[in-house]
Amino acid sequence: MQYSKALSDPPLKERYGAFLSNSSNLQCSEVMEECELPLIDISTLRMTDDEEERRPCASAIAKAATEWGFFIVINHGIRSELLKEMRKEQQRLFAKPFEEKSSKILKGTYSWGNPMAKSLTQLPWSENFLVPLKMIIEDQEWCSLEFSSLRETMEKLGSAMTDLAHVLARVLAENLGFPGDFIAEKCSMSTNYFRLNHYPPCPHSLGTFGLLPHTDSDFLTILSQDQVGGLQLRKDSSWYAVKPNQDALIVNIGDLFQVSSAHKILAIPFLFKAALSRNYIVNNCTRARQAMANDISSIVAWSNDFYKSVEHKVMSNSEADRYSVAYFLCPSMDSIIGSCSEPSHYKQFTFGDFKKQVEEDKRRTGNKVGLPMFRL
Ligand SMILES: C=C1C[C@]23C[C@@]1(O)CC[C@H]2[C@@]12CC[C@H](O)[C@@](C)(C(=O)O1)[C@H]2[C@@H]3C(=O)O
Ligand SMILES: O=C(O)CCC(=O)C(=O)O
Ligand SMILES: [Fe+2]
Repeated sequence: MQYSKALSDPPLKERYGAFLSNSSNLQCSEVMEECELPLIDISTLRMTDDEEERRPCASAIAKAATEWGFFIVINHGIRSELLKEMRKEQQRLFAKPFEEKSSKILKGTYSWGNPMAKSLTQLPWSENFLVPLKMIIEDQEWCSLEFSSLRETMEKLGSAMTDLAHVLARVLAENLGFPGDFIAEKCSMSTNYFRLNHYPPCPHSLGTFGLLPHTDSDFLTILSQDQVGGLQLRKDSSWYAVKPNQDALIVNIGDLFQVSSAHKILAIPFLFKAALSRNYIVNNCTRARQAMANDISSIVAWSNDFYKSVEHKVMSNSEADRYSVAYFLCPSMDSIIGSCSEPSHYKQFTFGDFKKQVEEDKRRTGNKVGLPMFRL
């Protein structure tokens, strides 16, 4: 059954219309420059364990995670039919009446707008389901016959995304000197999440957010988006638009990988630059050892959060509905998040501590503060 958009979209206009009519709330919307994100073909990573063969691709990933915190992967192994099937199921889900979405379907996972918003700058013009994969594979009570195909598709995609996330996490972990299965052991299919996002058109889209600027609270995120566009990321204090590409997947580093890659080491910046430009796999621990071995007296203290958990946002538009699916690689709540070498920039914490802190930040300030709360 087809419902009208008035019945299915959340009542954003009714609830927040006053923000829109107050034009002083509108932020200026500049013409956005598009960025050329690193485009990485990861077929060799999926096909071989041979270190030599894997190295060019592994280096490209480490470089992108360091410089951009974002990259695009192709030949990722997830069938485009499966991504299309997910998009269809997602559209069918969001087309259900608002009342049903907010109280009956995938209970406890639906949210829209921001109950704390006091102005347009705090309002995401969107609705989403944040679904623990555990709920998809273990708890099937929520699933009536009507949603069995949604459940099946999410299970298939969840399993494929978990495999892909583990392939990427292995490279990123090894590059920091961790064992390759270090992250996969903390993050199983049942600790991860999907967020199904829907951005309805916003009548006054000039400068309105679809999703507020944020970093992701996970190790890494894999994003499948449609052709509409609107995603932007921050690099060196400017915002850049990410070109939509339906077949490719966008990967971004989350807060937890930023912490794992935090270190204060003795190294020489020019050595590091040279290593990067020669496309070496950059391994912090190796670099530290190399600096020591060279026994250069002019060693300078150099500190960094190696991989970047980069702020990103979605801008709304006035014409088209936009859909995206984000897969979040998260560990179990008791997993300890620590850095690859000591001394770290961060206190040690569990993912459960982090979640509690984020929830408290949101209650207190209406926004996530996140990692700065854990910095030493
Ligand atoms: C521990 C948590 C934080 C999170 C909600 C959750 O219970 C599990 C997923 C987390 C995540 C990861 C990606 C995004 O940053 C986020 C906003 C989201 O939608 O899911 C966060 C949640 C959060 O920070 O509140
Ligand atoms: O919809 C998008 O393009 C981005 C979604 C996102 O950043 C998220 O769900 O965390
Ligand atoms: Fe995000």
